[in-house]
Amino acid sequence: MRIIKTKTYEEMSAIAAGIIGGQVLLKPNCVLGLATGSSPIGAYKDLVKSYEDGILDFSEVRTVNLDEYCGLDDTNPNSYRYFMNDHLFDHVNIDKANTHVPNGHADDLEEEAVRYESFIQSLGGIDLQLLGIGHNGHIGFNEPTDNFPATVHTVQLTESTINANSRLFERREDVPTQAITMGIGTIMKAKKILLIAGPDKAEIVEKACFGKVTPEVPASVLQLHPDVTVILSAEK
Ligand SMILES: N[C@@H]1[C@@H](O)[C@H](O)[C@@H](COP(=O)(O)O)O[C@@H]1O
Repeated sequence: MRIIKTKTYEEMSAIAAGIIGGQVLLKPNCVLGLATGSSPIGAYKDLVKSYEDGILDFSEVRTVNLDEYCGLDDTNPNSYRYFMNDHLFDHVNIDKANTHVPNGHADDLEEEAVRYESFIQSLGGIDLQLLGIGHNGHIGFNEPTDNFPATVHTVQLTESTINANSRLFERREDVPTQAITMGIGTIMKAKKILLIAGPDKAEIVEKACFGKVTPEVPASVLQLHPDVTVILSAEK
């Protein structure tokens, strides 16, 4: 595991965008696993800039997102599909048909979970998975529990996650209580993993990187992955 500490959010974002951009340059038709949240916004901005500067070409890139809220449709500004379009996909030459987010408003969420998992594997797996981390150590929406879920599944969000995410909603009661997420197994199958986090996550990042490997701190499983880079910024 490589751990990089940066002074600023901008520096963290630039390094993360460099790693993601490097992956695109190395393998133009790579499969990128993408994340939402405040942490990756700067990196997405830098990727858009590299595209505008003619450095990056996304025309063959495929993407699979980590997770999605249940019950929000794609036009809802709080849905992760909307977030991805808004922060990245609408601003680069990616083919929207090559961008994938689990369908949180599917009629049958169990069926959707099975479909999304096998779809990811049918792409040949994920070349580089970008992650943020929750205050309770969740990755994707894998909340602390007593096992590491293997595949895409639906979850009941914890109070702590609902509280943290309510900052982005008008009212706390608007925050969905369920989500669909890649499993820990899905994430661990990625060839490379890049986790980025701000200073409010310093404590949980330390626990995840140096503490006991336990599903009570889902991100601690990353200690068992052969190619993980963690970037932690000292400033928001
Ligand atoms: N499901 C997402 C996670 O994938 C993300 O890592 C986390 C941290 O977000 P932020 O970067 O905003 O702290 O938020 C949400 O819960």
